[in-house]
Formats: sequence, C-alpha cells, structure tokens
Amino acid sequence: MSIHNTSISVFAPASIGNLSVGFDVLGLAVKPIDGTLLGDVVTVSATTAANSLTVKGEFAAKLPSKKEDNIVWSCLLIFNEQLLKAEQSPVFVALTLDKKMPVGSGLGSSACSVVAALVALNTFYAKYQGFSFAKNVLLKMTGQMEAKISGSIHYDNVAPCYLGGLQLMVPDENVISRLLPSFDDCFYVMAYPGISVSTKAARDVLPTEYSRSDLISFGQNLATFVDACHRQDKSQAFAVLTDVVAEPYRTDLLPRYQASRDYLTAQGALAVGISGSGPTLFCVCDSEQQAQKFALWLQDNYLQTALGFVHVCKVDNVGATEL
Ligand SMILES: Nc1ncnc2c1ncn2[C@@H]1O[C@H](COP(=O)(O)OP(=O)(O)OP(=O)(O)O)[C@@H](O)[C@H]1O
Ligand SMILES: N[C@@H](CCO)C(=O)O
Repeated sequence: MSIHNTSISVFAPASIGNLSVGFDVLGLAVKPIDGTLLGDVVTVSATTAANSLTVKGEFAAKLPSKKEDNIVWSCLLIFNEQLLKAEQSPVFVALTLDKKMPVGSGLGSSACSVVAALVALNTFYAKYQGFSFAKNVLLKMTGQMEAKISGSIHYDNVAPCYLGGLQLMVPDENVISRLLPSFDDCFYVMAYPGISVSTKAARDVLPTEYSRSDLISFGQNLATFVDACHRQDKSQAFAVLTDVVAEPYRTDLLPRYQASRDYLTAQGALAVGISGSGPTLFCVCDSEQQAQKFALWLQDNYLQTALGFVHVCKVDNVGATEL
C-alpha cells in the first residue's frame, strides 16, 4: 500500500496514576465495560503539503488554540528528531487529535494524547517505511513529553496507557516499567466531577519532606500491595490501599471527596482513592452490581458540573491500540 493514500488511527486509554499506594510509581489502565472509548484517538495520514494538526472532539475547546502549544505537536517534533538521529527521513504528516478526555481530570488526559500520537506515528512508519522504534525507546519519548507538561518525569500514566494493565515504574532505564498481576475480576468506578485540577498545582501542595512514620507506612503499604498482587490476594491488596503521600494534602482541592470516600467505604467498597492528581475519584468493587449502585450514587453526589461523568470500568490489559 502506498504511504500517500492511507492513515493510521490509534486509541490510548485512561489510567489511574498512583493507585493510592504508589505515588509516581504505579499506574493502572482502565476501560469502561459498556465499550465507551475513554481515552484519546490520534490519526496520522501522509500529506504532500506541510505538517498539520487538527483538533476535534468533546474536549477540543479546552486545549490551547495554537498547534505549537498542543503536546501532540511536540510529539511530532520529538519523533522526527529521533527519526533523523536514526538516519530515517521524516515525511509530511497530517495529524488529527480526537480529544475525548477532559483536561486536568486525573485520568491521564495528556498521557492519552502523548501515547496515541507517538504510537500512531510509530505504527505509521512501521507499516509504510518498515522502520519503528523499540517499545522502550518509545516509552522514554512518552516520559519526556509528560515531563514537558507537568514539570517532572513520571511514567505512572504513560506506561499503563501505552502498555496496558497495572504497571510498576522501575528505576532502571533499560526496564522503566514492569507489568504486575492485577485483579481482573474487580470493577473500578471512575467519577470525574467536571472540574479541572492542574497536575502541577496538585504537586505544588505536597510537602517537600515526610516524617519517618509516613515513610514506613508508604514503604509497607506499597510492598504489601505488590506482594498481594503477585499472590492474587485481593483482600490484602485493597486493605492497604492507603495514600500517605498525596491524598491527605490534596483533599482540600477536591470538593465532596472526603464525604464520598467515607460513604463508599462505609458501604463496603474494597478501596476508594484519588485517580492521579484528581479530581477523578476511583472506587474498587467486588461485583458489577455494587459498582453500578456506587456509580449512580457518585453521579448524584460527586459530580459538580454538566461536564462530569461516571464510568464502571475494568482493567484494560491492552493499552494503546490501532483502530
Ligand atoms: N493534547 C493535550 N491533552 C491534554 N493537555 C494538553 C494537551 N496539549 C496541551 N495540553 C496542556 O497541558 C496541560 C495539561 O495539564 P495537566 O497535566 O494538569 O492535565 P492532564 O494531563 O489532563 O492531567 P491528568 O493526568 O490529571 O489527567 C494543560 O495546560 C493543557 O492545556
Ligand atoms: N503521579 C502524578 C499523577 C498525575 O499525573 C501525581 O499524582 O502528581
């Protein structure tokens, strides 16, 4: 097939950064059970004119109007730079971003755009020029792009969004992220209240130092959770899903969060937490019936604007995928 008459579209899913116990080091990709595409789609087509970027979709208007300020454009620039370093010739492309994800939502919105763009470009070049970057090289590029947005490298959204499942960030640049066994039978209710919280602002409220007892709790909760994942011990895993690093300092940014958390916990949720830097709340449930009940409650009690939504999700084990 000629490079000039076809296009590649890639979907990249929402994710729960931190998963309460793993600040900046754990992330879980999720997908709504009703088949809704909760994530962004980027399409790449060859063009004979100059490079271009078109933005459409429900949340397009929330993005900067100049294409140079859209992270998808930065992805194209870094990708082309890397192509040249690999002695490959970039071609002109027309990019389209279908911005389905609310910005500043805690669902990994910028990660969805970054991953969809870089995977779409990589797939495009693989199919039509027989060249592609290895997964780890592409993952590093996604980390650089995420850092450009939030001010520090953290892979807890981009890694699960790209690779799927529950990912643990490893401080080894040859590994970066490792897949952990997750609990595929659980349901994750995701409630986005319809307001925006910037990741940078939610990082700025965190202390620069922590007490020894917080340090011990953090290490113990994360280690116990990872061990429980490997043993598939669901009750142990979710019993320690407590965040001592970020949640205590971020609840003030999240109207109705504390009351919702208390209610859902009292009603038997396996765990409740802030997705990424918020404002999305996630609630882990054992059964679909319980998840649907909590979804209705969150719809009535956690949402604040008409832009808000609630989805009952499961783990997305696939990650970024060509449509
Ligand atoms: N394609 C894009 N998608 C999302 N944000 C973008 C994009 N391009 C540029 N931006 C800008 O990047 C910033 C993203 O902010 P932030 O990191 O708080 O949001 P986020 O990635 O949506 O957060 P979260 O991970 O909590 O969902 C905003 O200022 C937004 O205008
Ligand atoms: N780990 C990040 C996730 C948001 O992108 C944070 O909590 O600040």
